[in-house]
Amino acid sequence: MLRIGITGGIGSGKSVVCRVFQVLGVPVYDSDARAKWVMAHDTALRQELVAAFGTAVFGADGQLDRPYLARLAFNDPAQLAKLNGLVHPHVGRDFAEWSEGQAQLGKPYILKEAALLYESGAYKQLDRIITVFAPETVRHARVLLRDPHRTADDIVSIMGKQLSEEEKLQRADFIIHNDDQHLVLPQVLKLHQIILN
Ligand SMILES: CC(C)(COP(=O)(O)OP(=O)(O)OC[C@H]1O[C@@H](n2cnc3c(N)ncnc32)[C@H](O)[C@@H]1O)[C@@H](O)C(=O)NCCC(=O)NCCS
Ligand SMILES: Nc1ncnc2c1ncn2[C@@H]1O[C@H](COP(=O)(O)OP(=O)(O)OP(=O)(O)O)[C@@H](O)[C@H]1O
Repeated sequence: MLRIGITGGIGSGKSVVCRVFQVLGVPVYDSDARAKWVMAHDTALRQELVAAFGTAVFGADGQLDRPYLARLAFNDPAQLAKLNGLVHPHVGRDFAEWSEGQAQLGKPYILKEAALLYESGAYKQLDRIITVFAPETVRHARVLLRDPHRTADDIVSIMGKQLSEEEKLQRADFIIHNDDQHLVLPQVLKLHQIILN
């Protein structure tokens, strides 16, 4: 079974592209969602998060206070590095377990969707990488619409915490252009056939 990563900067359209692969029957591991799940449910990680960021990291209801953590992490590189250092190893182990299960089901390939594949070292667990590309202006406009709670400055700040699109394009095995100029469906169908063959 091939393990294929799918990455791209904030707002590039990874989740949209992954939905198309899912319709084709390809299992998709959503790193963002799984990161949130382990942060909420792994007791050891919860304790580590409290030790690193204080009790305010979980609200009175026991849920992760994401706006609080976003303010801390996206405005301070040291705090972001600390958060990444705590969360990413858990996601790596969770993915290894999940993908082993998929291999036993006889799946020809799976996708791991993540904004940070190179930055987190996750690419080392993967056989190929797809980059979903859209120019910064398009991504910025999309995220402003999708996440009304984020300001324009918030989005620029998050973009600054991610590897440049140029580097992601250079390192990619496959590129999907999701820039409002190219149709996505034919690109996904073609890539699906290439991977299966
Ligand atoms: C900081 C947190 C709490 C902010 O939560 P919030 O709901 O505001 O944002 P959300 O998770 O939807 O992220 C928005 C976008 O920011 C980008 N982003 C998320 N985490 C990171 C990060 N560690 N570094 C750079 N960009 C990131 C992604 O493009 C993501 O889609 C959350 O992003 C988080 O827990 N991040 C750490 C886990 C992680 O690295 N996830 C991403 C890939 S595994
Ligand atoms: N081709 C497209 N046409 C119109 N809207 C799109 C297109 N691709 C993505 N979008 C929209 O842009 C927004 C960002 O897309 P998506 O959430 O898939 O990005 P992402 O790469 O997963 O972002 P993040 O890293 O923040 O998770 C969403 O609201 C999505 O519906």
